[in-house]
Amino acid sequence: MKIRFPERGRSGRSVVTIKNLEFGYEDELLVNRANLSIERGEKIAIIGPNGCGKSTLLKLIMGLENPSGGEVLLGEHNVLPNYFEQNQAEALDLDKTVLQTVEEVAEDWRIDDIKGLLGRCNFKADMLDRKVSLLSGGEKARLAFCKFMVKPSTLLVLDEPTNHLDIPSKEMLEEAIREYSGAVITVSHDRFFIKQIVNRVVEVKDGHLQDYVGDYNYFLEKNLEAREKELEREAELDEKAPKVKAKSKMSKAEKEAQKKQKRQAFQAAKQKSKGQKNAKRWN
Ligand SMILES: Nc1ncnc2c1ncn2[C@@H]1O[C@H](COP(=O)(O)OP(=O)(O)OP(=O)(O)O)[C@@H](O)[C@H]1O
Repeated sequence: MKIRFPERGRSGRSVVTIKNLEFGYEDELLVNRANLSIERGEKIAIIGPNGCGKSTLLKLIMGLENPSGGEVLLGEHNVLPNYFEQNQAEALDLDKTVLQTVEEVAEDWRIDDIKGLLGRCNFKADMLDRKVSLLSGGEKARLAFCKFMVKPSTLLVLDEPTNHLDIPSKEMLEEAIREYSGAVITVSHDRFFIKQIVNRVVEVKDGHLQDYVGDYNYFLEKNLEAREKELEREAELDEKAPKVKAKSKMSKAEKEAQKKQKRQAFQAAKQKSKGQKNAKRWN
């Protein structure tokens, strides 16, 4: 069974326009005269360090925070956002059952398809009539995700959607996003997920939005600092679990960057040992 995000027609070409946007909490300026235009069909990852304002940017796009300067405009034609918040699970109605929770938002879905979706997210048949109040934290998160999957839209706004998902559900989400013809804006720390789905990367840096019109590998090619961080992260992963990432799964750019880093490390070590030898000679 293929799971798709239900699309409600097609939006106009212009989906989101951010103009000279300014916003901050208390005296911390998070967004500083930022500009960005998002069009139908674009799949964008918003990335940047913890606390730089990625979730806040999504809230501004959704109109849940008011800019202190500039504006965020949704396109005029049929822009219907479907927003997946980080704390979505907390907003579930505890008195409803698992099946009722999804059924009430799934306008065009057959009941068997809803059950199929819930099954794919690990809700076995005997759980469908269970009250939400009895679910574990992880189950609530997966249920919130199913509720999100069935809602019709032309724009998906996702904040860390892969948290709490197992690998089959993540793959289902990736496939559904690839097939979606509307626009997608996602914040995610899951590099693998981002690599699978995005065709544009926007980096939040010192309140500005740096635009990379290409996929995640393009972003790494263009951004030396990010590439170095990525290599450090990979080295850490390799140390913890040496076989987590097979070399064959690396992109050409990643392999080249890794080779370059090894060369540099080798040269640095050589210089250091030369320096030590010289120091010995002088002493
Ligand atoms: N309602 C609020 N009131 C005051 N400060 C807030 C509020 N919401 C967020 N912040 C602060 O604003 C900053 C940006 O938060 P935000 O959640 O947008 O960052 P983020 O880039 O999404 O972070 P992460 O990657 O850790 O999820 C943080 O320092 C956060 O503590």
